[in-house]
Amino acid sequence: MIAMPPINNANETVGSADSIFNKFKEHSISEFFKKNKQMLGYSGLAHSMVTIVHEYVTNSLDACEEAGILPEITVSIKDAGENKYWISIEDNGPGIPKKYIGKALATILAGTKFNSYKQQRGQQGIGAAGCTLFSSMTTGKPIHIESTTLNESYACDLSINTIDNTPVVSNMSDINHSGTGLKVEGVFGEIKYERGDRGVYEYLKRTALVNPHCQIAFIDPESEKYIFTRSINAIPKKPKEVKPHPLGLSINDIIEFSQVSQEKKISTFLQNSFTRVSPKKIEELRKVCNIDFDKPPSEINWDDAEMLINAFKKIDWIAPDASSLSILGKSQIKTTVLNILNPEYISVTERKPKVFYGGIPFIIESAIAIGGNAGKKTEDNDYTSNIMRFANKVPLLFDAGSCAITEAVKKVSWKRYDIDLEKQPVSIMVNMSSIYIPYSGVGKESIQQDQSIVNEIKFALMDCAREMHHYLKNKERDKIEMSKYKSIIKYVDHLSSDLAFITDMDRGMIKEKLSTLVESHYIKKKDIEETDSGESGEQVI
Ligand SMILES: Nc1ncnc2c1ncn2[C@@H]1O[C@H](COP(=O)(O)OP(=O)(O)OP(=O)(O)O)[C@@H](O)[C@H]1O
Repeated sequence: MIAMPPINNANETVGSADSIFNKFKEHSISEFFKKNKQMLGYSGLAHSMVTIVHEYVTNSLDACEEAGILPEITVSIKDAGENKYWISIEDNGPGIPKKYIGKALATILAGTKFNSYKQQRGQQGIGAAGCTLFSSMTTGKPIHIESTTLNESYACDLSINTIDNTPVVSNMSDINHSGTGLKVEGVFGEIKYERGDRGVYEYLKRTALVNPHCQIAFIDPESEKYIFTRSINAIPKKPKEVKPHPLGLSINDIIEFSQVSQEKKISTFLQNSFTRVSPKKIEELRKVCNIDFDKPPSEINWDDAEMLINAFKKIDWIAPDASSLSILGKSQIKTTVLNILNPEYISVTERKPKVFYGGIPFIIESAIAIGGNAGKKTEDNDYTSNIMRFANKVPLLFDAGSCAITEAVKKVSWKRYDIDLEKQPVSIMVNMSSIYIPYSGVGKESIQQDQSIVNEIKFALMDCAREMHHYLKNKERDKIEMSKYKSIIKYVDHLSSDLAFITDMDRGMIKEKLSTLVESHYIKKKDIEETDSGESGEQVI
């Protein structure tokens, strides 16, 4: 029999729990992201560059909309050598009060949008602080801030103490500045400026197109200045803050809401904290949930909250109110796609509001474009489908593989609509609007593949594909008719002369009648002219 080797080397002492736990340490959230910066979108030089611009620009747009200001944003980038760049983003928003600046831009998981049930681009309180962290990590330098609110105007430098996720504010001074706004500038390392579909220029262009009320100036590293001008002078209606729907809640949500509630009874707490909970619903809940609805909400424990969540699923609810959603609208989608792709034809759909997780409303809008600059050519001269993804009017340029939009595109049977994404120049655009976008990661580059979201995007694409199919079929039919017309019209001249000779009638009159006959049979004159000039009757305008 062969002896088994000893599991532990006799010379090594076995570690006791005490000796192992001597090394026990707590880490702050900043420490965590310092080690996992890819989770914030800092993976790859070009991607990291866009992440920085994206975080600051979305914040500027949110802040301006919140304050009812038409956004004017200036983005400047200068090459600082060795994959380092100086980046500055300035807006005309409300600014940030001095006493909040450290928390807002140099504390991870702090902000004004957390748990706010209203459609905004930011939602977690991570983005800007993540940029501050990334700047310190890659250059050892703080970022510089200039902020002007209605009451004060100051400048300071900011970095994060990652040990305990606290802000380090230095060089605070008062400045003179007219108008309100925030300017953030800093040097960032491990980034690279690139043009192309996934670069800063394209990101800003697409942002401006889906936010026509904003004006964005961009000075690139070559000192080239681009202005994406405002095309609508009206400030969009402020997104309405709504109460959460019972079916969209988790156990933890109930606990959190109950702890801050001033209500005396669980029944009134439910009615006043959540939407669609009426006294009648409370009666229905009483029948299916074995908790005391008259005790104070502060006494709700985990088991009670779990019982409530289960009870919510047992009764029927009216769907949540979707009036809080701010969508792009069909005409804005057309303008956006026209501007980016200048296609031959666009089909656009705006779907009705739906819910995911049972209670969070969302709306999907989509477009399919063909021809022009639609589709992306591959090296073999085929096409790869060019999918433009947006969430709450923010372009998503990275992590396409894990996105619900990409998944939905894969699920459509394109053949049914005579569309071949690899052989035809086709582009797809999808925008999801919701008070809460379930992103796949904190970097907010792709939407989680929740089944109800994937299905809804698929249905939107099928609506567009159906219309596109109709257009393609008509186009094919027109082409055949045109070719028949062209083959017959060639003989009209000759035939008119022969008929005039045989019948002794006027040749001109015969030619005109014959031409009219052929034209009316095959195609209208207007269509002939348009098709000859390479256009068809159903083009986008
Ligand atoms: N340009 C700005 N003007 C005014 N306030 C701002 C500006 N940028 C950031 N803030 C404030 O700082 C807070 C933190 O911003 P941060 O980007 O870290 O998180 P967020 O936008 O709330 O969420 P997310 O992590 O999803 O982007 C914001 O909630 C907002 O209150």
